[in-house]
Amino acid sequence: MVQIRTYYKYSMNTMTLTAQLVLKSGEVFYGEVPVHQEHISFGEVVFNTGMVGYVEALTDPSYAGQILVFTYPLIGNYGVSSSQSWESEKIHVRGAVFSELSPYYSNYSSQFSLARWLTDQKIPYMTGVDTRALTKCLRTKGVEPGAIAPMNAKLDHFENFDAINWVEEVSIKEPQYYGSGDKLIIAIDCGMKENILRSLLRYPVRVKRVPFDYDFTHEKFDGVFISNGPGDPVRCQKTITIIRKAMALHKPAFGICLGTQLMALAAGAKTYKLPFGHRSHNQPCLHLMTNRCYLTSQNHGYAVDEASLSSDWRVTFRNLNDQSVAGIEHHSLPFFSVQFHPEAAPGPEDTQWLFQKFFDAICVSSGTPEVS
Ligand SMILES: NC(=O)CC[C@H](N)C(=O)O
Repeated sequence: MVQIRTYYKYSMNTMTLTAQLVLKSGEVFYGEVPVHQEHISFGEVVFNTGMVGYVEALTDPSYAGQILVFTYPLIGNYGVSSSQSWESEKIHVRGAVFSELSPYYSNYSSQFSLARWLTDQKIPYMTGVDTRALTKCLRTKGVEPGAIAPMNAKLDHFENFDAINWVEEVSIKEPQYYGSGDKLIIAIDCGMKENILRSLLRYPVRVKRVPFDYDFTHEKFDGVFISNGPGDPVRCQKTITIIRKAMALHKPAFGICLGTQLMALAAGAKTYKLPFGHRSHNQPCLHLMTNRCYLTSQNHGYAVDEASLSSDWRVTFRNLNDQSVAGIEHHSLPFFSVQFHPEAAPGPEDTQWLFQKFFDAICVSSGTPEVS
């Protein structure tokens, strides 16, 4: 029997209308939106320079409230696979902007096109945009509020996205348990990516995933994990207070991305907003202890202010693009954190050893031999 194999799946081009992407500064970029997309969608306009990983990026809760501009000129050519590979249960961006959204998609695991997925999830998107000019503008002026809007829309008011507590919107609502090992990790879910959970569960641990405002400090646990998440870290005062209480117990603590910023704030340091953030999968970070450079996956708009860190802490990683802090560690207590994503998804897996470091710290602190 002759087997016919379909190499490419084709998603019919939807009918489109010309639309505008308006930035608060007054700049306007034109492109096309599907005809059914008639409303205005506001968000903080940010860009990601990754060539792949759009499914993971769109489902990363850290992008809540943002309009995500993909700088790679052709997005969507491997389609979208089942929700098991997503980083959360839904798309979190307020909108997506592309130069070209591929109508063809091909991958053994793809189930539908990116355009269809965005439409099904009611996420506004815009194609045919000069994303190079738009990115140059964001790099010069800094990220800013903006909107995807019909041509006739008049836009005179833009929300201040930094003032919103986005973590409250994306955090889990009730505690949830995973795994069956002896060690118990409390994972503070500020918008945790699923691959962090998958990475923690590779070790013989139980994970209790808790909401951002859940005070676990009176409970028994072996280590605390502080997740990534959206928005300005200073909006998370409740979480910062809980982390401060947890650190007073001297149990191992590990943070990723927002987790780093919250750990630093709990330790009395400050954070600040970067001009246009770091969003890609090839951010070079120097590990200062070994002088080795790692390629890292990043998605953040804020950073820890090095000068505000007390002498109890040291910087462990530095982003070589702008020298900003990419990792911190306490000198004598088992607290450490990285501004990048060692769990990857998307991105290089070169720093996955940090999960082992956390597990080892838990074993040492609870007096059990390390399992490597
Ligand atoms: N990925 C994240 O955890 C992002 C952290 C924070 N919201 C920032 O933009 O800096």
